[in-house]
Amino acid sequence: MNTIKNLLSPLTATNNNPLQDTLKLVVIGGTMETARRASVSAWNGFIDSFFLTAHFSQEDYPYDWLMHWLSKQPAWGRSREFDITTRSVSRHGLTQSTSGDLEDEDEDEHEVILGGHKKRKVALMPSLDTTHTIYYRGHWLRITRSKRFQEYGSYGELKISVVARNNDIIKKLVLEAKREYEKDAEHRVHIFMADTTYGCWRWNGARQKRPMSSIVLEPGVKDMILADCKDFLCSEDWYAERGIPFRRGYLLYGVPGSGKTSLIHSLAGELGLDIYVVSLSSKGMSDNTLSSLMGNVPSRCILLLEDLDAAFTRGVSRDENSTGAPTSSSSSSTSTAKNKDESNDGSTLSLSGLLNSLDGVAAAEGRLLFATTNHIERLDPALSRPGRMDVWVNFKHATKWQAEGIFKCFFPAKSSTNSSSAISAVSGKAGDDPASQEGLAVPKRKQNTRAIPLLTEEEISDLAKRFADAIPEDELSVAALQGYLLRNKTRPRECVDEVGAWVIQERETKAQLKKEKEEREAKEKKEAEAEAQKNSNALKTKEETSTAGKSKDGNAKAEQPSASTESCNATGEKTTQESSDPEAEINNNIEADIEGSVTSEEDAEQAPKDSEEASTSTKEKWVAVKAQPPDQSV
Ligand SMILES: Nc1ncnc2c1ncn2[C@@H]1O[C@H](COP(=O)(O)OP(=O)(O)OP(=O)(O)O)[C@@H](O)[C@H]1O
Repeated sequence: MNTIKNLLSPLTATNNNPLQDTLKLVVIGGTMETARRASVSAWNGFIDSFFLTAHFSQEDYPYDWLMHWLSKQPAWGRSREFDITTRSVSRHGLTQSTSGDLEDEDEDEHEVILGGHKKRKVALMPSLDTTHTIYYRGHWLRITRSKRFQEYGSYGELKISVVARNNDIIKKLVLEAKREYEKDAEHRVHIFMADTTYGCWRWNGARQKRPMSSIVLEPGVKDMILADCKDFLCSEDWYAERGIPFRRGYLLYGVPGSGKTSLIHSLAGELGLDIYVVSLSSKGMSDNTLSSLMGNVPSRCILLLEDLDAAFTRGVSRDENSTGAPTSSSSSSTSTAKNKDESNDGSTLSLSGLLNSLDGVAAAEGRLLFATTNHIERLDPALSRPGRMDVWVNFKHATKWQAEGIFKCFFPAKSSTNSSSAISAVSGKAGDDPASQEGLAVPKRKQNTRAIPLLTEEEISDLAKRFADAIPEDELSVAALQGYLLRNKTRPRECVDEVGAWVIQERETKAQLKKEKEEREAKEKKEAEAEAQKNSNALKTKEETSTAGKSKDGNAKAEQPSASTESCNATGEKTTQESSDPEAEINNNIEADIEGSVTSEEDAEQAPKDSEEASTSTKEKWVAVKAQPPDQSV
């Protein structure tokens, strides 16, 4: 006691110096605070030494699995500090379903529709940076949700701490969360979009799976593609043994609204794969960006290059290594303006960059590449050769067979109304479910079928036949037929009676649009010519003025630039003509390619690298398919 007194005496002894007293207080206060902090951190360190801590970043899948798992835990929903949200908590699009939802008691849990509008669901979400304790398999888990800020955005993070001897409990938790997530996500396809600014993938939403039966193509085509995809996905060893890159490409080409994109979504659902979408013509796309995107594609997925031809008319710049694919004639006239655009939006993707990204060393293995285009003639042969695009499928306007099929899809017969072939289009609900917007998806939800007459199978068959008879072969797109049927979704009989008039109306509209387009193009051409003439005249006048007053020799020399300007124009015209010639040539090549695999092998012989891949792939047959019955496909 005396010792302590002695120690503190210099501090406690009273003296009359106020400065000394203040100093004493500062020293005492500082010492006590330091001691407090040291003891707290020692205690935390002691406690933490018993805890195992796992971190889960939103950038990776386990975060989603755990958020999904947590959303089902009653304790998570009972949090005393929470945010209220109408947003989905994770990629699977499920909000807290068990304890956290705010629901009216008289509302159906899944079908919340008022006056045709889907009512938003509201969920409770534990606030950021608060810790929650959940009991799991004999352990108390301490869970904290936080946000991490990076230079290119913010990411959610989960921290789970548990007192345990080893990490078995965390492993069990993650596996259980994964199983539950996959079970619930079974009916959805996840879409990821390329973010060209940061060269990474961004989750874009989960779509309801679209059944293959809702895609109406000529018999055999869907089955052929599905079988080919399945065969590829289970042939990894086969490819490895032969040293062939484990990749497969599908080129879906043809008229707009014929089901190319829909088929890909449907296949993704059937195969249980996510879709990674990249638009080559998007702003900021460069060789490096594309390469890093391709390097980050997971091994099992569908990689979708949409509107491949758009890359050639806008985003992809031709380079010296290019095989010389043509630009479209329409694009050639405006190429200067487009080049300007390219430089402005930072799109510096070259063809060699694109090819390298698709099958260079960094390209992902095991992915199914799907490319769609409305203008196959604009594609570079190097891009569409076997090895890059192994299967070609031509999508045409609707045939009578397709018209009959799509009619039956829209109006299921009495006996099958409750079966899985019932169609959401008839439910009359619009909303944020993209599958329902597609018109043909089959959600397992309550259907509002009150207004739709239920017809017998015979009557539906009869109506479908009459409908198909009225549809001209290969003239209207399936999307157009779908639009007409959607407008008549509650009037199957009238829909058939009126289809003839609709076809006439469609023809008239098409003719009108064509006429307007031609007139517009002619006007634009005229204006461009007038502008060119004006520029050329102005240049001539300028040159003549500048040379006026010079010597005869000088005048003679001065005329030369004018002549050379004309020759420039002439060359320009010639160049334009030349650039359209290869297009025709390539058209022919591609046509020949489509006709049979023999031509493709000949092509492959010309390109040594190509032939290596093509010749070794006896199994990897190049199927050139027109969307026709299988007996007509090569
Ligand atoms: N063969 C088809 N079977 C069923 N539905 C189809 C078919 N073709 C088109 N549709 C419908 O038409 C709409 C447009 O189809 P989709 O987007 O798949 O066409 P696309 O060929 O990809 O068009 P684009 O070339 O313009 O991208 C979708 O709502 C789809 O349901």
